[in-house]
Parts: sequence; structure tokens; C-alpha cells
Amino acid sequence: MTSPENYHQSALAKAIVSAESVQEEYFLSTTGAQRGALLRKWNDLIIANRNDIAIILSLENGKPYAEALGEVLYAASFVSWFAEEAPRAYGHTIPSATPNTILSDVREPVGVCGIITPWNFPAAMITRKVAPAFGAGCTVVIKPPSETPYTCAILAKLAVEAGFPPKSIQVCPTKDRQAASELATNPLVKKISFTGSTGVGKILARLAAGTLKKVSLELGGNAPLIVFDDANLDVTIEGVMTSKFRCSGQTCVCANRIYVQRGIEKEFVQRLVQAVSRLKYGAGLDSTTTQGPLVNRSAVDKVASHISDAVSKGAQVEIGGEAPKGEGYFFPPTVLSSVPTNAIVTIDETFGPLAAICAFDTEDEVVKLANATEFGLAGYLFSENIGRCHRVAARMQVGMVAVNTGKVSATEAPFGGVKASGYGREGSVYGMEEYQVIKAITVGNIHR
Ligand SMILES: NC(=O)C1=CN([C@@H]2O[C@H](COP(=O)(O)OP(=O)(O)OC[C@H]3O[C@@H](n4cnc5c(N)ncnc54)[C@H](OP(=O)(O)O)[C@@H]3O)[C@@H](O)[C@H]2O)C=CC1
Ligand SMILES: O=C(O)CCCC(=O)O
Repeated sequence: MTSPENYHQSALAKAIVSAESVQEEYFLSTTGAQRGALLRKWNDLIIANRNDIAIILSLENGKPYAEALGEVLYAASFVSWFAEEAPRAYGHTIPSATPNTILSDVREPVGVCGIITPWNFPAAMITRKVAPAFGAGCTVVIKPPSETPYTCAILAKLAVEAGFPPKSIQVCPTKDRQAASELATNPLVKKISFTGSTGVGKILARLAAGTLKKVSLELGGNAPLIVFDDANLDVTIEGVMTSKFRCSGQTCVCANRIYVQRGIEKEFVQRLVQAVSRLKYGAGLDSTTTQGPLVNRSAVDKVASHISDAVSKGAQVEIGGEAPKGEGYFFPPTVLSSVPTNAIVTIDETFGPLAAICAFDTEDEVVKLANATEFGLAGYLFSENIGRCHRVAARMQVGMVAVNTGKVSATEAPFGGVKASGYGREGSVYGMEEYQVIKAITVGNIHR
């Protein structure tokens, strides 16, 4: 009998066995085109239920309804994308060096996949992983985030309604970290895909090494955003607002350090403060809200500590700066100017609505500052000089660069990082490869 202590672990182990039981029988017997058709139905069901899903998402995560709806559509776009990619799992024919021999390679599903996702994108992080896994022919066991399990549950229900076998998508909500690590250690699981903090990513990678699983990790960022003095400031302010304040600053691609060339610092700060003053924090389902709450008390405390550290080193609060007293985890969108480059905010990802502005003088200097971090997920730059845009983009040590836009994420763009931001790419033409293995087939003596 299962003791209460290992109840969750044992539930996860059972879910893994259940997913494995249909891995071969169902997924190896369907074609990519058939799985693509199921993904198309799943996409259609998500779209048909988008308003209800957005309400659930907004209620459990706190993000404004309009943003939640945007996320549901973004989530559906991964399902739609991989519905098209599933039939295109091409292999190669390879000219063999051996006479009388035909050599080819094919792509096969890796097997049962363990999926672990964060609370900031309760829908999109599920579909960005599950849709390519299904497209490739894998089954999945999902450990959704404790803060936002319901969006995942409804997405899984719709996947089953679309026709995926119930056992092929297992959802195991648990707060028990020991239990969650079952996914990384169980030998039946062949792949771990994780989005979350760098610390947990390293733990999972270490655990997964025990059974040599395939691993992809989308981890923390600390995105630099560089504004050169030849930038178009209308475009730049719009880009900064998009990049910095989406999900109340709680995304791994949010600008964390804003470097502005000294000659335009004053005007930039003034215009940014104007734009920020139009934001309004509040409950997600209130239609006037543009900024939801942060995820928990420690997230609020982290923003406050980054502000007080920067201020103690000489930064100025231009707007915001203090959490309101009372219930809830709200933090007003904040702008700090004259932030010294040794402030903690330039080193540690804030994951909150704090725009920290540091002045710089030269291109070389700012590239060094931008790269002076263990992270390498997203980077942004604004300039009207095309040569400089290419030159600086080439020098930034990140997986994704956005030039003259604050939007770095798109279904068709490879999403992922370098350095301590992890490895593997999601979405795009590469996304399905993460869930496939390549098999070489050699046929000899063909002219016997
Ligand atoms: N790269 C990104 O997109 C994200 C980065 N972060 C960064 O991480 C910080 C902390 O956020 P947090 O949500 O705690 O991120 P975590 O990395 O702790 O959590 C992400 C997911 O991993 C699970 N998890 C945590 N520990 C383990 C473990 N030992 N074994 C298996 N699964 C585990 C969590 O479960 P549970 O919910 O039960 O804790 C959750 O589902 C943020 O402030 C931010 O800096 C956070 C979210 C996304
Ligand atoms: O912040 C994250 O956890 C994932 C990034 C969301 C995106 O832009 O796709």
C-alpha cells in the first residue's frame, strides 16, 4: 500500500507507466499526417473555448484578461504550427560508401516525455512542449506549476476531446518536489523538457543524467536592452513597454537592464515615465487593468530589494517604487534612472515591473556590459544605423536578439538560450527535433 509520504511519487510513477503503455501501440502506429490532423482538431477546440480558457488563466495567474486571451491564442499557435510540422518529419537518403548498399535515416519519437512548466505562461508553455511531442509521436507526463494547474488541466481535456488517447497526456499536479523529480529519474521517461529557474534546471539535468535522458532547458534570462542615441524614440519606447511590462515583468525574456546612450538619457527617461504613467495595476478581470499582480510575496519583496539596493547606490526613482500596503501582491510599474552598473538589478533577474536605466558612452562599453552576465536568453537593441544593428546583434551572447522591436517571441522563431539560460530550441522548424531520435537504416547486398 502507498504511504501518504510517497503518494505523489507513486502517482507520478503510475502516470509514467500508463503513458508508456500507449507509446508503442498508438503513437508508433499513427502517421505524422494523422497526428497532424489530431493537433488541428486540438487547435480548433482551444480556439472555440478561448474565452473560457482565458478567464481561467487570468483567475489563476492574475494577468489581465486581454493578455490572457493573447496567451491562449499564442498557445494555440504552437498547436497549429506543429499540426503542419508533424507530417514533415523528413529523413534523408545518404549515398553509401559501401557498394550494394542503401543508407537512409528516419526520425522516430524519443518516447515518454516529462514536461515541467512554470506559472507565468500557464497555457503557452504547455502547448509549446506538448504539441511538438505529440507531432513527433511521443506521449507526455506533465507536472504543471502549483500556482496554475487548471489551465493545463483544461488543455489536456481538450486534447483528449480532439482524439488523443487519454493515456497519452497525463497531468500530475503536485507541490512535492521529490515526487516531481520522479520524472527526471524514472527510466521509462526518455526526455525532460523544462522551463523555469536556472537552479531547478541544473538539478533536473543532473538527475536526468542518471538515465541519460534527452533534456531541453529554457531557464532564466537577464535581458539587456540597448538604446543608441540614433534610435527612433517612438519605436524604442513602444518596444521597451512591450518587452519590460508583459506579464508584469515576469517573463524570462523581459528586458532587465536598459542601457541608454548618455546624450539621450534625459529625454528617454521622460518619455518612458509618461508611457508608464498610463499603466494601471489591478485584478485581471477588471477591464481597465493593464498590469496584474506578481506571483507571490517573495516576488514583491525581490522587486523592492532591487529598488532599495539601486537607490542606496545612487539611482533615482522616477515613478512607482513602493508596493501598496494591504492585500495582494501588486507592485506599481517602476522606473529607476542613473542606475550604477554594480547594482544588483544589473546582475540578478528581477522578474517584476522594474525598468532600471543605466547610462553608457560607447558601443564597445555597452556590448561588454550586456554580455557581463552568466545568462544569455534574449537581448534587444534600438538604433537607426543598419551596420550597427548587425554588428551589435552579432556580438550579443544570447539565443535571441530583437532589433527595433520589443517582441522577441513568435511561434515560427526558434526560442531558447545560451550560457546559463539553457539549451534546446522550442517552436520553429527545430521544435520537433527535441522530441525525436534519428535512426540510420543500412540495407546491404541489394544486388545479390
Ligand atoms: N525561464 C522562465 O521562463 C522562468 C524563470 N523563472 C525564474 O525562477 C524564479 C522562481 O520561479 P519558480 O516558479 O519558483 O520557478 P521554478 O524553477 O522553481 O519552477 C518551475 C517549475 O518547476 C517545478 N519544480 C521546482 N522545483 C522542482 C524540482 N526540484 N523537481 C521538479 N520540478 C520542480 C515547479 O513546481 P512548483 O510549481 O510545484 O514549485 C514548476 O512547475 C522566478 O523568479 C524567475 O526568476 C520562473 C518561471 C519561468
Ligand atoms: O517567460 C517564459 O517563461 C517563457 C517566455 C514566453 C515567451 O515569450 O514565449
